[in-house]
Amino acid sequence: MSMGQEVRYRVRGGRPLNGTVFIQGAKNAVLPMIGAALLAAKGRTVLRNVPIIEDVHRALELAEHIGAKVEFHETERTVVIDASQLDDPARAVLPADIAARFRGSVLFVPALMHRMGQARIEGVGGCNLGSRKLDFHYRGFARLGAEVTEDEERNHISVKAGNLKGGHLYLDTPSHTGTENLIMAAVLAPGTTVIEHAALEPEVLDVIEFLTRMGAKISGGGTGFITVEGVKELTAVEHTIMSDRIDAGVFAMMAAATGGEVSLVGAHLEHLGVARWKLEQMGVEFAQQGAVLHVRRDPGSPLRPINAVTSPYPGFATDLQSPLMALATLATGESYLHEAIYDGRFALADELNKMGAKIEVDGTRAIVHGTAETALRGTDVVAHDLRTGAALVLAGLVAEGETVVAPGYLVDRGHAQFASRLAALGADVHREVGA
Ligand SMILES: CC(=O)N[C@H]1[C@@H](OP(=O)(O)OP(=O)(O)OC[C@H]2O[C@@H](n3ccc(=O)[nH]c3=O)[C@H](O)[C@@H]2O)O[C@H](CO)[C@@H](O)[C@@H]1O
Ligand SMILES: C=C(OP(=O)(O)O)C(=O)O
Repeated sequence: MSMGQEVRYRVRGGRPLNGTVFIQGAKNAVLPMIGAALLAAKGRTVLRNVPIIEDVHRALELAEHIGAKVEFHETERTVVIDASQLDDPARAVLPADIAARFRGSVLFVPALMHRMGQARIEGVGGCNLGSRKLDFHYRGFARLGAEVTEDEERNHISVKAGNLKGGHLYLDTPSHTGTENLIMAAVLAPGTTVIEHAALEPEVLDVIEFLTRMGAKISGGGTGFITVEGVKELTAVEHTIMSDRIDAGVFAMMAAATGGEVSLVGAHLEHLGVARWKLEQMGVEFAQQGAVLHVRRDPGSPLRPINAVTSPYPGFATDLQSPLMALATLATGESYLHEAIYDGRFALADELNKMGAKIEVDGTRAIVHGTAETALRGTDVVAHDLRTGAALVLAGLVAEGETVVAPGYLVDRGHAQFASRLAALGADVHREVGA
């Protein structure tokens, strides 16, 4: 897609989702893995089950920009990365026009430090979710010996690696990308690094598995207390990316919203953490059979309201809070949602209210007054961020008439072939490109 074209999702409501859908590879695992692949000075990395999403395109553009050779075999969902030529420090720049479009760009900094001795980041973007700092990342790099300078006015950050060496690190809160970035900074730094209060997300464990296969020495993944012994070099390897638990959660909630029955290929119930129990309390039925997760909701029994507070894994994922809010508008009764990670995620409430929902927001808390399913009406709504976009498509699936969700780019940042996968389940959803 060219940058200037407007993408919209046009949804006509009223059809239950039924059938089988392929759950994509995890966005939040593939982005750090592209960053990790750049740590290998020899050979070619092969990543499989790569989701065809805009953030992956941006990450690969960024990898090429700094000097890697990249092939994306989309039909095979396979990326091949040759990072043997990352030796020109003049290219150690993450330019604003790419980096500002996805926050995952910060995951390139360790590779730039190790391979080129320096990094300049000219503006890191990501979903518009209110204040999102990167201080844990930069403070950690500094504790490993890097020199970090910030030009706040221009939104530039410069990092000089110097002689990185192991150190004792901690995170104020268990930051997902912060943990991945500090691990990647430590794997090639001589000596021992300890990271306290590390994130426990399944994607972080998948990244640790990938780095370990590359030759890194990492222990304590999943315990919140990670130890890294620096090694001299890492080797290019092959890895299959885990499935995307947020993509799975969204399809599960869409099946629930429409009173349908869907098989999610590749999805794993244990990756959903607390979200699984919350959805079960609402009346969603799950059954895991091997690598397929079956989801259904009896159309004869209405959804029950729910209370949820977002927190790091295994708590209720903030990325699933938006679709949960949309789902809660269909429950009979009052739901309470507390967004404890981001202060900008409730822009969705106004959009759902445009569709006839009754949601009251007070700071980081929201009360959703659930109404009968037919109460939502289709209209033009704004996707303020990726998950708001997905949540509005969910609302559109049960709304009367037509819902148009834009900008679709934000949905395309994180969900692959969204419209065609929904259409294959019987939904009336079209992705339109044009003015
Ligand atoms: C590419 C990727 O994996 N993105 C995910 C990752 O984002 P990301 O890794 O950016 O999220 P974090 O876990 O770092 O953020 C959690 C909270 O900590 C704050 N914070 C974070 C870092 C820091 O240096 N200083 C600081 O104050 C943030 O502003 C936020 O309020 O985890 C989020 C929380 O599960 C998900 O919503 C994102 O989908
Ligand atoms: C917040 C998200 O992503 P990112 O961290 O890439 O902005 C998300 O996936 O909902």
